[in-house]
Amino acid sequence: MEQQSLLSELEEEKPYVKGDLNRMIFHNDVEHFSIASIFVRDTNEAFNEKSLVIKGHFSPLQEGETYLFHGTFQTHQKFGLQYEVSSYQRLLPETRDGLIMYLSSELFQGIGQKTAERIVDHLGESAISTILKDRNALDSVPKLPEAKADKLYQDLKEHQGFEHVMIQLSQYGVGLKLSQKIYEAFKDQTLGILQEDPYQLVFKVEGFGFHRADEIANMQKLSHDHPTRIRAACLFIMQQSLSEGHVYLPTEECLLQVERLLNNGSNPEITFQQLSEQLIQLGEDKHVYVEEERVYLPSLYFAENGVVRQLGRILGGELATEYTQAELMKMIGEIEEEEAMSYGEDQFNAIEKALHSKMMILTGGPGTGKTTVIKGIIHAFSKLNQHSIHPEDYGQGDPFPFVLAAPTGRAAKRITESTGLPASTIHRLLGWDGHTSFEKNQNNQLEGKFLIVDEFSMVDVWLANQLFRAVPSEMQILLVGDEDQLPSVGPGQVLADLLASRQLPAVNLTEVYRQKEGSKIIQLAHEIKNDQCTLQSLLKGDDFNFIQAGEQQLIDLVIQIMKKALDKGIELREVQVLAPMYRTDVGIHQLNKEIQKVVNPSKKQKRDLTFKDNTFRKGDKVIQLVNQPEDGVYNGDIGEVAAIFREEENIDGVEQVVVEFDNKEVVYPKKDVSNLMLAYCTSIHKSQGSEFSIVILPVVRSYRRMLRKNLLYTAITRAKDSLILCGDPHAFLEGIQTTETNLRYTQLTEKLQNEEVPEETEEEDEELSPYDFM
Ligand SMILES: Nc1ncnc2c1ncn2[C@@H]1O[C@H](COP(=O)(O)OP(=O)(O)OP(=O)(O)O)[C@@H](O)[C@H]1O
Repeated sequence: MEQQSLLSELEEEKPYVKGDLNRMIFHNDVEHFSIASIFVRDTNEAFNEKSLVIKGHFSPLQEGETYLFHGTFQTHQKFGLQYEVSSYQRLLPETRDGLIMYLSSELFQGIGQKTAERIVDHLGESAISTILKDRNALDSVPKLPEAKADKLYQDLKEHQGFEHVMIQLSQYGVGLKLSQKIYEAFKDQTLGILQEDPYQLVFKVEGFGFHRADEIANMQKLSHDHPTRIRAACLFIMQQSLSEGHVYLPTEECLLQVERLLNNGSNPEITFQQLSEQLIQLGEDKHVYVEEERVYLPSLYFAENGVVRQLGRILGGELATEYTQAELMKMIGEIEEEEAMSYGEDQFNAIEKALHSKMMILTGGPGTGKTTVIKGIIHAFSKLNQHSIHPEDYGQGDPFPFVLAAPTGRAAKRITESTGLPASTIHRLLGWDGHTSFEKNQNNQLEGKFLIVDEFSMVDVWLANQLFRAVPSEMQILLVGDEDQLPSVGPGQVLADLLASRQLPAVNLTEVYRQKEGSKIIQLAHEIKNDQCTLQSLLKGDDFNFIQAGEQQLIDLVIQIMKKALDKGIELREVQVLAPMYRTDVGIHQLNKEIQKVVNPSKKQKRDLTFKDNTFRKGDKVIQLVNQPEDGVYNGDIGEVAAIFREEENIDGVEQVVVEFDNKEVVYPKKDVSNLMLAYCTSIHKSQGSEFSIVILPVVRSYRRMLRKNLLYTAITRAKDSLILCGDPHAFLEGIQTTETNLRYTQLTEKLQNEEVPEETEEEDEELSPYDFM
């Protein structure tokens, strides 16, 4: 606080206008040029009006907040007197407001705005130090129960010192969670670092972006070609590239993007020489790895090399048992007899090859018999090696030979349903601690003889590396996937790269078996896959329909279809609307709001809880948006709101939402409700690895930017029994003719084919994988 008032004193000698933002009139994201109107509070210029239009290069400001602007008055020919802003800062809330904000923050459970106001009114602006000196001071605050006062005292002691940091950071628009992370990283030095080199935060605090550091630095007037600024920009561009799935960026592209970011109207321009020097420095400090003309973030450099190294090790391992051709033929024949079926030629080859190979990839579209082949391999392997396939026959020290896994819980569940054998998510199999470390690794490897991983197209390069590290050299592996689906959400395209490298045996199943049962969904999937889909393909079938509708009628149509399905008794969780975009008029958010109104409307006796823009109501279908391993729920899990509790109904004294996920209940205090979203409609990306009885898929022109062959293919192959497309068939046909233009930069194929990768280092072993967003 002291620093702030000192700063203000210095600042106030210059011409200034202090005011509350009324509204943003204009903002250009690229040039950061903004026009806004303010209510004037105070100025040392000759200006007596109550409101004023300001303009200049600044980010969108918050309505209602108070700012101090420096600049000059100018008269615009058309719009009259305006204030051209050269610098500005957001002013701290008054001490009283800041204190109330701090006390009513999520740090202090059970203290709401009203209670916080009463505390400050009663104990004054030194309330915190008064309470810390004497807990009994709280006894004089009206309507504050003793238990709440005790808790507040304990919490205040725990967070002592943090209040200064949080109140200061709030002026830069930094919220509680991020403030806590910053404080953890820098402790007592936080305020000094914010003043002198806020770019350090980009390096040390996850979630603190370059733009925010730039904004703070602007207020401190740090020079635009400050070396840490350039390095922070390089790191920011590299981190951004992750969201596009790249494993590295070509050096030139990285520098060009950094240049574009930094030389945005700045004068003098930062030279390429300056940029290269800082990129080299980043490499020397090991914030990035530069390999030939490629720039990697460390965890990705290690992961890519790790996959190459681990595959070399696994493929070099001996097969535990070799079988003669005759033995195999006999065994497969026996299984055909038992199952009363005969394998197709490519299915037969797949089983045979998998049993002969240390590691194999099995690919194929829907209904081509991937599951049938997996079951065949399991049966044949267990017969040939005289292993029981009943897990209960195995005990301590005698592990079950088959290790089955998939990237998502739903996909793992499907393996169990089709094989009758236990399966888990890859994260669970590897004993992920939910943050950075895996219990299973090269020093504590998996047990079992045969690893089968389904939906491998969803596995990114980090997870592939962690998985392969944990595989003992004698274990056999089968990777199963459909390469026409979307690639992994995380960086890389491991399945496609492994296939392209041709270093592993692979079988692609092409003959469709389920089609023989008359499935139009499967037919459509294969027509899309083989670029044979036409308007004719969209004609109605037993399990398929395309209902044409304009964008205006789309939401009503989706709701009607959904209601019809529910009225027929189909469970809500089995009817899924999928869409590619969140924020258009017919995007996921809007669809969810409108569907909720009809499927689970507001009623007097039905409780709801509103948090920011979302209202959750008992009975709502919801999706988990982040990993929450301590509660056993992960990004993409779907559940139902089972109950809503009010503050006074639980010992924590906060509102809560209880969600039921597959027979497991998770309690969300109000502050964590942002981990949830309504899930009547979810994104196609989030539906990867799941299947639903009925899929409703709106496809309209306004989604055009997102519509791609692999996206639509992934969406329609999520439908088990019924697929209803609605919207514009031409938009759909255009979409499936558009293939991914954004290639992912990965070097895995080339490295697998011909490169020696460096030996593993200690650093690599310790380098954490940034898994939080998965
Ligand atoms: N050789 C075969 N003879 C007769 N039916 C078969 C054969 N292979 C597979 N099928 C049948 O075809 C259907 C699809 O097979 P399966 O579920 O194994 O395919 P899949 O590739 O795993 O499909 P999806 O990816 O859609 O789950 C099943 O009903 C299965 O019993």
